[in-house]
Amino acid sequence: MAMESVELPSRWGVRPSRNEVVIAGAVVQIGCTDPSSVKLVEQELWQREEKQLIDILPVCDEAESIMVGPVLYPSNGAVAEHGERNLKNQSGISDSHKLDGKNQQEVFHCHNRGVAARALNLSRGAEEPSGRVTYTIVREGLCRFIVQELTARGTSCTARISPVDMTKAEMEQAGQDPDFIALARQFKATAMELISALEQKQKTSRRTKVLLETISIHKLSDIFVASFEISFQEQLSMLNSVDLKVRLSKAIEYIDRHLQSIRVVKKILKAVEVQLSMSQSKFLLRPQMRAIKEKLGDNDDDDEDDMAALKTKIQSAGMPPDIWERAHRELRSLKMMKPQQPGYSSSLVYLEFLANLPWQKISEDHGLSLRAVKMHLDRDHYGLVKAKQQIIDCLAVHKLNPDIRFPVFCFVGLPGIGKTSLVASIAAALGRKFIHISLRGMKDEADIRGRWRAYMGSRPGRLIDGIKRVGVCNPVILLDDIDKIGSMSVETPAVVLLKVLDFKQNKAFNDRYLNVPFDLSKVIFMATANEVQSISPLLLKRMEVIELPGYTPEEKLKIAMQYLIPRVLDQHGLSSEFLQIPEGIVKLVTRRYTREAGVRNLEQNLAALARAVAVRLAEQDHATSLHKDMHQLSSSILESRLAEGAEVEMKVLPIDVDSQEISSTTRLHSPVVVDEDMLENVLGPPRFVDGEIADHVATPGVSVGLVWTEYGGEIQFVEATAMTGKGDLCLTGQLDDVIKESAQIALTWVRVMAADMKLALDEKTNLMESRDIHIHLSAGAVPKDGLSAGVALVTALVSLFSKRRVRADTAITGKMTLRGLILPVEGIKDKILAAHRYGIKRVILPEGNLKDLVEVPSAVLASLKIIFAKQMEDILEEAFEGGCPWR
Ligand SMILES: Nc1ncnc2c1ncn2[C@@H]1O[C@H](COP(=O)(O)OP(=O)(O)OP(=O)(O)O)[C@@H](O)[C@H]1O
Repeated sequence: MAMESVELPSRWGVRPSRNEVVIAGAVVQIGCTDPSSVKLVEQELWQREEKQLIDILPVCDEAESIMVGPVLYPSNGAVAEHGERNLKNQSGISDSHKLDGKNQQEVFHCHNRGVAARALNLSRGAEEPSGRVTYTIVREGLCRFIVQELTARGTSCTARISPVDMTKAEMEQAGQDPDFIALARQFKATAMELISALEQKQKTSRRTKVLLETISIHKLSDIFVASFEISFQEQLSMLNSVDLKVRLSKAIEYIDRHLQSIRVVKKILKAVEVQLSMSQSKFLLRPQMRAIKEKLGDNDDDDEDDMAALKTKIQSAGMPPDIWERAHRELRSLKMMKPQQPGYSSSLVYLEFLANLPWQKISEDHGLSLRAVKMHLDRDHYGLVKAKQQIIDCLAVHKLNPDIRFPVFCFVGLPGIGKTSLVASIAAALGRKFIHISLRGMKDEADIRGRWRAYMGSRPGRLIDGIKRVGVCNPVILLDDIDKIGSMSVETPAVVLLKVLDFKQNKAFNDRYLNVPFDLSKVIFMATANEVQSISPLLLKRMEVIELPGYTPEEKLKIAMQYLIPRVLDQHGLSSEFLQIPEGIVKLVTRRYTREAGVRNLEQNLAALARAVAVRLAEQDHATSLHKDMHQLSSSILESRLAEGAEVEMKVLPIDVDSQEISSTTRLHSPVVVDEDMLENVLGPPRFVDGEIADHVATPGVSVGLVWTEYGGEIQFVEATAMTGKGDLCLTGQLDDVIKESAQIALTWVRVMAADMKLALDEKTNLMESRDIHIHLSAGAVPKDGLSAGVALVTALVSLFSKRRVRADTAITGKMTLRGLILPVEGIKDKILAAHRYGIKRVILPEGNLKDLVEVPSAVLASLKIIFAKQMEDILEEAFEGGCPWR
């Protein structure tokens, strides 16, 4: 917005208003609810595309005012026919009212100055059953004007006006005035103080500081004053302050007063806070007080009250009788103790903990409805058909025979595949509270079982603590990453879990801190793991394993469009009216920025886009410059305006109100549609380049392997090179011993093969023996099946020595024996999904892996050629264009 550039029409419509002064620079939200206002808004604003200029003229009894009237107010809301009356700028008389049966006539005074305002946004409320609608307009005050002549006509007025703000040249001249410079400095200092005072309250103060730096001082004074409440008279006096020095002095005065009031409120709040923390520390100070009182021989009424309260709490906690008795015994000994005695506080804290445990409290169980579970699972997850069916089948068995324990599902799959979210959906369908316990790296049994009260750092275990936190004894507890819990030796968390998941034993779970049995049989346990192989077989026996496959790019696209984007928009307070992420962009994000089996990174990248738009909206300066064709717009509303007496609710929006906030209550801007440029701006340069594989295998000596890692299937480039030396083998790429051995086997096999083909390869064989070989395996994710790199290692070496390039569309996996036999490998499904992800078209697998293909989605299989190999020669035959180079 540039006030200097505002050109006002010489005549236009004004809306007299009794309760509002729009200060230039202020953004004001107004609700229009009465029929005549609504009709005018519909005609002049709602049905037009362009934003309109409207304005406000305060009604007042001031000397500087113009008398207007009589103006008719239809008692039934209809606009009445009537004559016109012309009034020149003159001193007014006091307001008067005349009632004539149906219509109310009024003569009133309008202030002779007003502010031109522009409608930034307009929103229509939901239609009521009576057909009544309401509108909310957000307007921005632009510049001051003075009224030369005012004509009352029906419920509206037309004014002949002229601008009153200082011109640019006048302002520049005023800027040289030393008094003005001093005032401007003082204004900025006061405004800064205000921002600092508000800093703890509002996150947006950074934006306000930026305003202070960038907006010219004459606007700032208006904007700041408009941001807090001042009286109607003070608003009028701001409106009248055309002279910059006067305006700044007034602004300083009002801001300073506002600052004082903030400080007073802060002081009061601080006093309240002190009182609050006093009551918290009462609990801790009480024992000391008791000791002091004892010394002084005072009575102990307060403590007795506290003990009585604790006793009542214990009684009503619903503990089993034997535990109740133990608690009472402990309470009795506590009463006998002196507060300064060792063990007093720990006993008090323990009894409080015992009394607060939900011994019998359960959340209202919705009962097991298979339909509800299915509905929740489908509502929250795309696909996963097999897993969903397995869940329903297991639950159906339990429903038919409730004596069978509730199944402990263990969802197994790669990160971001939806394991946790399936558990959350089941908990929601059952109406149970949900506790998430991560077992990753848990080594100490005390983490699950707690630590004795007698020990330093005594505490309850994670299970009991979680149950106390949710306040019910029948939650769903998710044991996350159960495959990472470590070994099953004596006194490890794994052994404790074994007991927890045993329904004969968990009725009396013994948390060491609690030191009394707690019934966990109402808890529903579920678990997640990345791989079944790492779960202890004993634990595995107690669970129903449900494996989740990785997603294909097509599935990811659907998940993103139908689930992730709506969720991410919602989390950032946006909707499709603000941000649209087309399918093509989602595909690019998947291809260029993520290479995962699940959708976690995809979701994070989409969230980054949403965050960028949210920030952009928040920082956008909504004070945009005036429409060029303002004359035309303003004249179009010359004849019809919002009626005086309208039911108007006015709210001044804060200084740093952003367009997101405006648009959340009003009509929206056109949405941001993410394109490739924006993608790179927000997410940075692509992490994975299209055509990456072709680039890698462009030179001989490189092959593409398929490996299995903690994060799912991955492709792995094997690069081999040779240099003069003694025939040594050098390996790089953070490799473990298994891969090193595979490399040694691969080199031996290649050398033997080359030796067998002496004639054709004489020269190359010599080269091999007199050269050091360096093999590098691309890092990224560390492979968990080192042996399966064997075939890719051989292929890279054959490519190096034959100087033939490996096919860029082919990836290989398989375990090779020293004699070149190919054996089955693990993780075929994930490896094939990885190949599909990278756009590979041919995959060479060991013959023994045929049955693993059942697990691979048929759409993926259809897009790939699967080739089975029995011998290393078969692989070489397929890996090179035109067949094995050494045949
Ligand atoms: N099929 C799906 N449909 C919709 N959203 C999904 C689907 N799969 C995963 N998601 C979403 O992806 C995100 C990551 O899923 P979740 O946290 O459940 O992964 P996880 O398998 O538990 O991963 P980790 O092993 O790392 O804990 C969540 O927001 C989840 O809702």
